[in-house]
Amino acid sequence: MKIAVAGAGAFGTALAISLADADRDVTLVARSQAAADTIKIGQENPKLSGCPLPNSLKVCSDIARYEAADVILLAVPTQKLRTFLSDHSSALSGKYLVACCKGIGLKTLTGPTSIIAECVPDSTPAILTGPSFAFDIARGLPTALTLATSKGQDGEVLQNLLSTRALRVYRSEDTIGAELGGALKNVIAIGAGIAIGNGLGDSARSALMTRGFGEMRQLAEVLGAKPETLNGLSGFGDLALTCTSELSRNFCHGLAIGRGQDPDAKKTVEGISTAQAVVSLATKHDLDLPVCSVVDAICSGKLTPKEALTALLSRPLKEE
Ligand SMILES: NC(=O)c1ccc[n+]([C@@H]2O[C@H](COP(=O)([O-])OP(=O)(O)OC[C@H]3O[C@@H](n4cnc5c(N)ncnc54)[C@H](O)[C@@H]3O)[C@@H](O)[C@H]2O)c1
Ligand SMILES: O=P(O)(O)OC[C@H](O)CO
Repeated sequence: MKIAVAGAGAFGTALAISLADADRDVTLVARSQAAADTIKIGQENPKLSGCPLPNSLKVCSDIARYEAADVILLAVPTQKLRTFLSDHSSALSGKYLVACCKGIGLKTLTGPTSIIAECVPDSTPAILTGPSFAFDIARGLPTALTLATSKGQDGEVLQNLLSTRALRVYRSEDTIGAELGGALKNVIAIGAGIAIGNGLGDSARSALMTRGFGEMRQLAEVLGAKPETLNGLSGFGDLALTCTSELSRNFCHGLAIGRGQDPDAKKTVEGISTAQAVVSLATKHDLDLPVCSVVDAICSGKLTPKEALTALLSRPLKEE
């Protein structure tokens, strides 16, 4: 089967390197010829410096590659997914479309697989998610991911295609649970970064992670996820990674805020828009999600970290 990777950023490039190294037929499709040329000339993506491309990996900006592919990995940020799919819907129809992004679309408050089903109705939507830094995948370090798609047979095809010796893909039919775990952990990771940057300590981080995980499960269940999915790689697994590593852009975004510094505005930090979406979903479904709400309030400048801490600590005491 032919694979095309849409979005030549850090994650798309890492997946393309790993799959090409495992002898899959892969083309990395960059957004512009200039971007493709930069990657080809340097034989590496500046967003993944130190990770050379294998010779077998094709790089281009030719969207005809989508038509020629059987499987397209969508490694564009979540808020860009709808436009990307709408712009290329005819080339993408009939294909396996595997979202590799972690977020909730602000227009419809739905996850990537719903956006795919809406924009390209005759495709097979799937989501690839779980604890994984692009650098780890590109270097061939052992990584375990979840591949979720609503039909088991399609899941098996994609699981076999995308697994390599180092990249172990587990299968699930719970697309909602898998994509919500990956999206929501980013919000909590920003909160964890704020706590550490603000000098609140590791115990506070652990409290935020645990209470935040409870909010992730609460929202996911209301939206139709299976609770056990949140306990797996795409939920708990990715929460643990992202809240504890300075390789995470979401964690580092929070770290900068907590330290009173300006976060790097050029980085892809999915948790900011996801926090906005969560607040809208909490209102819609009448849910109390205090950790996610204060993260959104801090990111949008409505609360300082100190005010957020006071708000959280002055909530009424309750049963766990
Ligand atoms: N970087 C990681 O370690 C990592 C790991 C797992 C998942 N992810 C997820 O992958 C997604 C992408 O993250 P990233 O790290 O690759 O970000 P990135 O900022 O490195 O790259 C995003 C890429 O998308 C491209 N893009 C944006 N709009 C496009 C469009 N309309 N058409 C074609 N290309 C377009 C950009 O040009 C850019 O190259 C995010 O949802 C992120 O959560 C990232
Ligand atoms: O750099 P982040 O914060 O987008 O995290 C990357 C991955 O989602 C970790 O699994």
